[in-house]
Amino acid sequence: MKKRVVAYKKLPPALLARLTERFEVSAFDGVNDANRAAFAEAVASAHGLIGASVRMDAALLDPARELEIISTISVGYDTFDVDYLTRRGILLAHTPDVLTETTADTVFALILATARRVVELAELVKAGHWQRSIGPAHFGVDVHHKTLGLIGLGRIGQAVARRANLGFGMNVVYYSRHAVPEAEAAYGARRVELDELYASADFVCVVLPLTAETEQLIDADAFARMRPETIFINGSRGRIVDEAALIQALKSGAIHGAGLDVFEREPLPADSPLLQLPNVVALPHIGSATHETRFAMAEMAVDNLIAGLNGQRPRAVVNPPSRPFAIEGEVR
Ligand SMILES: NC(=O)C1=CN([C@@H]2O[C@H](COP(=O)(O)OP(=O)(O)OC[C@H]3O[C@@H](n4cnc5c(N)ncnc54)[C@H](OP(=O)(O)O)[C@@H]3O)[C@@H](O)[C@H]2O)C=CC1
Ligand SMILES: O=CC(=O)O
Repeated sequence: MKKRVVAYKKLPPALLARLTERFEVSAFDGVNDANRAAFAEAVASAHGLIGASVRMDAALLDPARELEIISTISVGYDTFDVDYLTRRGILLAHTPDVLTETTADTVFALILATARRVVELAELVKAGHWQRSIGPAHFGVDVHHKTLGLIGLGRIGQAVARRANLGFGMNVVYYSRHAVPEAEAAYGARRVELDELYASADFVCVVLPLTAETEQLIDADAFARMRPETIFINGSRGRIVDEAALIQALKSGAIHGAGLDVFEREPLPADSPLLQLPNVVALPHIGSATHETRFAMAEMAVDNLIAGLNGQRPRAVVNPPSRPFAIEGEVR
C-alpha cells in the first residue's frame, strides 16, 4: 500500500510527479476557509505533509496517528510546536541554506530602498511629478561606509554582513547568543550587547528566528534606544517586533525609517498605519521569492519528505530522533 501524502502548497509539476509516483497524494493550493475541513480530513490519515505557511496545532495533528514527517518549504519553523512533534515522534524537516543568498539580497534591497527612498521616488516619477531637479526634500541617506547592526548572525545574517562589508564598506556590529569568529575575521564584525548596537548602528537589521525568547524582542524600549537617524529593517518574522511601538517610533521621529518584509499579521491589513507612512518600505514577505530559490526550496522539501518516508535521514531535520535512521546515507 502506498503511503499517503498531503501537499498543502502548490508544487512545480515535476516535483509533484516525484511524489505521485511514490505516494498517494492529496494536493491543496493553500489552506483557506473553503477547504479547511477537507484539508483536516486529509491530514488525519496522512503519513507525510509538505507545504508552507500553515499553522499546525495539536487539534489538527492529534487525529493524524500515522504521521511520520512534516516537510516545511521554509527555513523558519515557528508555525510548529516542535516539542509536540518530537513527543509524537514526527520528524520536522526544513529548507535552510538554499534560500540564504536570495533572502540576504532582499534584506539588502530593503536597506537600499529605504535609505535612498527608491519606492517613494519611483512613484513620484510614475505619477508625473518629476518637474524639476530633485532637492533636499527628496534626498536620501548614504548606505556605504555606515554601521550595520545585525540582530542575529546566522546563515542569512552572515550573507548580509558579507554584502555590507565587502560590497559597501560598512562597519558591522552584531548581537547573538554565541560569537561568530569566522564573520569577525572575514567581515570585521564586532559582537556587542543590544544597547551598544542600538546606540551605534545606522541600520538595525533583524535576522532572527521567531522563538519564545525573541518574540517582541524589539519593543518600545528598544526603539527608544535607537537614534533618530536609524533605519530599522526586518527580514525575518513580524512578531519579533512590537509593531505598535514601531509605528509610534516612526511617527514620532524616534527613528528615521523602516524596511519591512514581514509583519505581525500577514497579509498586512490594508488599513495598517504602516501603509500611511512615507518613511516605510513594505514588501509582501518575499525574502526567498525568486523562481530559482522557490524551486530549490520545494525540491529540497520533496527530497526531505521522500527520505523521511523511506526511513532515511532528510538533508535538514529540526528534531532528529534519538534512535538512528533505519537507513543512513544517500537521501534520494
Ligand atoms: N523574510 C523571509 O522571507 C525569510 C525569513 N527568514 C527568517 O529568518 C530567520 C533566520 O534564518 P537563518 O539565518 O537561516 O537562521 P540561523 O539559525 O542560521 O540564524 C539565526 C541567528 O539568530 C540567532 N539567535 C537565535 N536565537 C537568538 C536569541 N534568543 N537571541 C539572540 N540571537 C539569537 C542565532 O545565533 P545564536 O544561536 O548564537 O544566538 C543565529 O545567529 C528564519 O528563522 C526565518 O524566520 C528566513 C528566510 C526567508
Ligand atoms: O520566511 C521564510 C522562511 O523560509 O522561513
